[in-house]
Amino acid sequence: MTDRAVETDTAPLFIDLSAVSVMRGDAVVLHDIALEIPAGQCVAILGPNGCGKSTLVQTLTRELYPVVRPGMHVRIFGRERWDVTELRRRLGIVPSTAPPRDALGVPALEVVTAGFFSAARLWPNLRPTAEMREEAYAGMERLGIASLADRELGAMSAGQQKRVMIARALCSSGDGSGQRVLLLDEPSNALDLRAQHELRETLMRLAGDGVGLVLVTHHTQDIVPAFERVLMMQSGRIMADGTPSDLLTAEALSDLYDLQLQVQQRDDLYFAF
Ligand SMILES: Nc1ncnc2c1ncn2[C@@H]1O[C@H](COP(=O)(O)OP(=O)(O)OP(=O)(O)O)[C@@H](O)[C@H]1O
Repeated sequence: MTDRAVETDTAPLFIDLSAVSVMRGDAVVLHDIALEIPAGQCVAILGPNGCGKSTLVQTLTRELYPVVRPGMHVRIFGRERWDVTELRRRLGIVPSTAPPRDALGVPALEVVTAGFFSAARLWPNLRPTAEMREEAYAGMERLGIASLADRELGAMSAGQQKRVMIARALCSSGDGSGQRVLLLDEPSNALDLRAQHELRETLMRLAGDGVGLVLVTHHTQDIVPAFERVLMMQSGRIMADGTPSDLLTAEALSDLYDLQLQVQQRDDLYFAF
């Protein structure tokens, strides 16, 4: 393994995986994954329960490690070796879970600012600069939630909390060059129809601002037109990699979920049922 940045003459890569196999317990649950995602690209990852989506995300966040073998690498922003804390400050992760308990009694602006430290809240040892506070507030404005800055996270709806967590992730995202990336793990879970609509608007707005999005989802309607690429995972493998119009079809989705499905396209969104 090397520590040097990998030079490419194309767009810099956010994610670059080669020959990645991951075990959980005695079982191999990711098989020989090869994947390149440029930093500004918007990519959705779809697949049935247990196909390995979370394992893939946890491999990126260094919670899980691949089996060491010739040709294997996991490069994030062109680097293989990371201090894990620094890496998590760059990944812009929006977790699938509810916000941590420590964040609930805290005003939203503080939770967002704590993103600079990958912390749930601003613990006494954490000293944000004025620029950090300004940037955190600007992130909330960008997501249309500046009016919630003083409200405690625990006093918000799930949809509002999700947008706060996205603003927080924006504070801890990017390769240092100004390019932002977010890794969103099933962000529409537990959101009602209106909150799902707002989430889609948020994704469009972020993509419009040039933020790269890697979205793990179970819902085809989360894959807004900004997404130019879809990965389909099945049994620990990437079984298809293509455009939404090629892959969000009744045939491909029926294959993926082993279930007869239909797809309706409305307002540039794909609804599977
Ligand atoms: N902690 C664990 N120990 C052992 N096996 C696990 C563990 N977590 C997950 N697995 C197994 O690893 C495989 C991949 O699981 P993973 O959670 O990555 O799938 P997923 O696609 O994220 O599923 P979901 O859509 O339900 O979140 C599954 O076979 C699962 O049973």
